Amino acid sequence: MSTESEPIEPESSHAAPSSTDPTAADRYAALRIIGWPDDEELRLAAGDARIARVIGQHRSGFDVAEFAGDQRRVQPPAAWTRPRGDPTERAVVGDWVALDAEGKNIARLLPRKALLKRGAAGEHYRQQLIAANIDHVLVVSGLDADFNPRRIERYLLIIQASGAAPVLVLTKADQCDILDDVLEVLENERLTGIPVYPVNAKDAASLVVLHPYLGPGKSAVLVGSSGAGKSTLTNTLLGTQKMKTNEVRANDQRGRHTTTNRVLIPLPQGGCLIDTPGMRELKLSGEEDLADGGFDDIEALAGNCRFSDCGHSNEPGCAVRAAIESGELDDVRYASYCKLRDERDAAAVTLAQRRAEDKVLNKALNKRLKDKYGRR
Ligand SMILES: Nc1nc2c(ncn2[C@@H]2O[C@H](COP(=O)(O)OP(=O)(O)OP(=O)(O)O)[C@@H](O)[C@H]2O)c(=O)[nH]1
Ligand SMILES: [Zn+2]
Repeated sequence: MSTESEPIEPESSHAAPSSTDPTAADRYAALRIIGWPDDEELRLAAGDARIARVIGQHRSGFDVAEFAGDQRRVQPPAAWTRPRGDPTERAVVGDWVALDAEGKNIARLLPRKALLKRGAAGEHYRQQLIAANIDHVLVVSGLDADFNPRRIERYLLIIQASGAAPVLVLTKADQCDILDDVLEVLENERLTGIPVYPVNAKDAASLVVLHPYLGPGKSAVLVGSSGAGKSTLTNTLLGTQKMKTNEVRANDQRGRHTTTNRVLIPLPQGGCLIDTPGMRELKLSGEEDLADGGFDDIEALAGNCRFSDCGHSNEPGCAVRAAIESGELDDVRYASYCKLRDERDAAAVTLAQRRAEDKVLNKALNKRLKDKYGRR
């Protein structure tokens, strides 16, 4: 998979470090603009190395930036080019890497804090790594006909497995007269603990509530269906018309899919934004934990069933059925749980198969290398 990326816009107030002899302080100040966090562990791991952030992946190498506006193509370590190597050991957009002194090759991947991934769309199952080192994932959902709690639930489940914190941004609040009802629905979804912000994505004042998530050293990513308002939100935060937006077609309220690039965007708020293509074909990766993903009550109920392998259909002593009958558990929510669980389990099986396959192939490759070159 390869994505084209746009160069980062330089910010006039922050000069790029001098290419002749940037001091360490200059270099860190420049990295700060593109999201370098306050993280002692990361700083120690980087040591004296020349650091850059990955902003794009291509067949012919990785694009990295050392400061806002920078974009250079560099080559990965040989180990990353093995076709069946573990993709999580290779850099992905958002990763910090150490470069060699000339800045031509990636020497190593620096430790990452969060990794957002999903089951990849397409014929052959593969996990798709979306972005690394994300502090917050802004789940953007329009308060229009597109509003769908099930989709939000699914996003939250995927985010929960990533290590990043979800923030729910409900756009088009200015056009919504059933906001209270929506918030009540969300309350019943047990999204408690996840911040929810109804906003007008076109109005900068309305987005001030998001600034705490977008400050210096913070990286955020926007996810949401096409037409949800991601580009509008980005433009308003930037205070410019940087991203193209298309008018929503009146009949289905969806904008045409206009976001095609995955871009790292420094924000005036001090942090930076990674804009991913609309995640339309969202599949679970198989590693999600449904209890952590907001279904802890159902998982707890299932733990009270008489049989540990209860299928919650006609078994005697089933705590889940009892809760549905007593009205304690909403059956629609339970159905949604079952659907996500089955999807997660199916993805987990495929993921395990895929990993076993990789192992066999790597073994075969190692044997071939050993036969040819002797002990390695
Ligand atoms: N009134 C109002 N309109 C909005 C709001 N957010 C987005 N829109 C409109 O909704 C349409 C789609 O918004 P976009 O920002 O293009 O949506 P997107 O999520 O970037 O879509 P893709 O690029 O296809 O992923 C545009 O016409 C926006 O002007 C909002 O909060 N209020
Ligand atoms: Zn049961």
